[in-house]
Amino acid sequence: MCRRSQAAAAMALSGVRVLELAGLAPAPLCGMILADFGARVVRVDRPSLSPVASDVQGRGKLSLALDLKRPQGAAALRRLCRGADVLIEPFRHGVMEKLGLGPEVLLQENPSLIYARLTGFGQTGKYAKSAGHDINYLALSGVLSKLGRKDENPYAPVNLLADFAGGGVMCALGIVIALYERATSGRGQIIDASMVEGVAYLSSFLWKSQNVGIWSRPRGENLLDGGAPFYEIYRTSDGKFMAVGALEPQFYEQLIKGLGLDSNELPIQSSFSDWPEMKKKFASIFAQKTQAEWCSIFDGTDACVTPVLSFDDVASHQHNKQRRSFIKNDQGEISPRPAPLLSRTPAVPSCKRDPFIGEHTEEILLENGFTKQEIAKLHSDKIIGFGKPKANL
Ligand SMILES: C[C@H](CCC[C@H](C)C(=O)SCCNC(=O)CCNC(=O)[C@H](O)C(C)(C)COP(=O)(O)OP(=O)(O)OC[C@H]1O[C@@H](n2cnc3c(N)ncnc32)[C@H](O)[C@@H]1OP(=O)(O)O)[C@H]1CC[C@H]2[C@@H]3[C@H](O)C[C@@H]4C[C@H](O)CC[C@]4(C)[C@H]3C[C@H](O)[C@]12C
Repeated sequence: MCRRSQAAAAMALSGVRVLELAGLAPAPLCGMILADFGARVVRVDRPSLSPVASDVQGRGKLSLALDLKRPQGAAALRRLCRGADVLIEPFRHGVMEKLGLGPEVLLQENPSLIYARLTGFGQTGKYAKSAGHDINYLALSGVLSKLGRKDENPYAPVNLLADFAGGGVMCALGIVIALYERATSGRGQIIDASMVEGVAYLSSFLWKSQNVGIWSRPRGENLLDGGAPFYEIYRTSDGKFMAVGALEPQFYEQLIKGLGLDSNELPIQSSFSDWPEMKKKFASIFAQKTQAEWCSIFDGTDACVTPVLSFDDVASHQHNKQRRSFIKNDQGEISPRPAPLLSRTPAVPSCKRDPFIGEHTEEILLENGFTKQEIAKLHSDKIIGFGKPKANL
């Protein structure tokens, strides 16, 4: 279900006012999470020729086009920050200071502001002013060295781990924690959200389990990184795949049974040296049936075997359909429902299309006490932009 009107029932973050400076991938996800759970998120875009933002995570946001490089533009943002709860800035270290919008300035004018700085390398350190992307942050966190198949290079899983898990989501967590703390102290603070540290923090399990014997072999030969035949992906006869995660002996036994094998005739589950051969045996068996046939064998069992679903079929899978895990917006675009599901104040994401750049500029400035004359002047001086939806949309 998605939100059909702005006046949605009170959500957990209703009333929280967020300014998100437009950036790439991580910060937009952070802003979208806050918007999905009820915050009013204004994305500050650069006035540009293209009315369509490159931010594909604009759900539930408003867009204000404001040239921060012009003194009047920076002054306008400072004014907006006086009435904001959260500022999310996605630039490399030092950019905001150069614009006269650093934390010292904005927190002086609004001591309750939560100033979230989402970067790859953090605000200090040798790389603080260096460009980078997900793969660089993942590499510097140590996590990338653990990802990949035996005898192959380390492998980055798209830009999910640093950009999104260790970046956007971790920064949203930091903002909510700071909002919670502010409820008693009344004070804002600076969040230095480094994607390197965010993804490293997510990998704490890998660190804490170093001495329990599950990572003692080279990459791709361990229990959870592709070494074990019972924690692996297998191709089916129709070119699809099944995911197998039968770690515990009692679940492994159900896997063996579903494959039509007898564990008394097989090496013991934990026999590392037999894993390659077992993997070949399992692969040859999975290749004999279609994904649907394997689902009819394993669905409803504890064998920990599930179909690898494509984006084309994930929303229509019975389990995901029963939970309404995926939503469709007014434009017919399918995307995941926000998670987690809160019982009393769930996220109700907007079902409208993403905003055009500057679509809400006038509305937001009026709302923040700018007069029509001030707005007209800012517009004539090209400090702000008004984005209009294309007529045929
Ligand atoms: C889809 C691709 C992206 C996928 C995600 C990718 C894998 C990532 O990892 S994203 C995470 C990147 N890292 C961070 O976010 C960490 C923090 N940020 C940074 O380190 C830097 O911002 C940077 C390295 C990401 C970018 O550095 P840059 O020098 O560009 O910017 P900053 O130093 O931060 O300074 C910002 C400057 O901008 C000014 N500014 C900001 N806001 C305003 C404003 N409102 N008004 C005026 N000025 C403003 C600010 O003052 C700073 O100015 P100065 O520098 O002068 O100080 C996409 C990745 C690349 C895309 C393609 C590419 O862009 C080329 C094409 C562009 C075309 O338009 C569209 C097609 C493209 C092919 C495009 C397609 C995709 O979008 C990408 C592939």
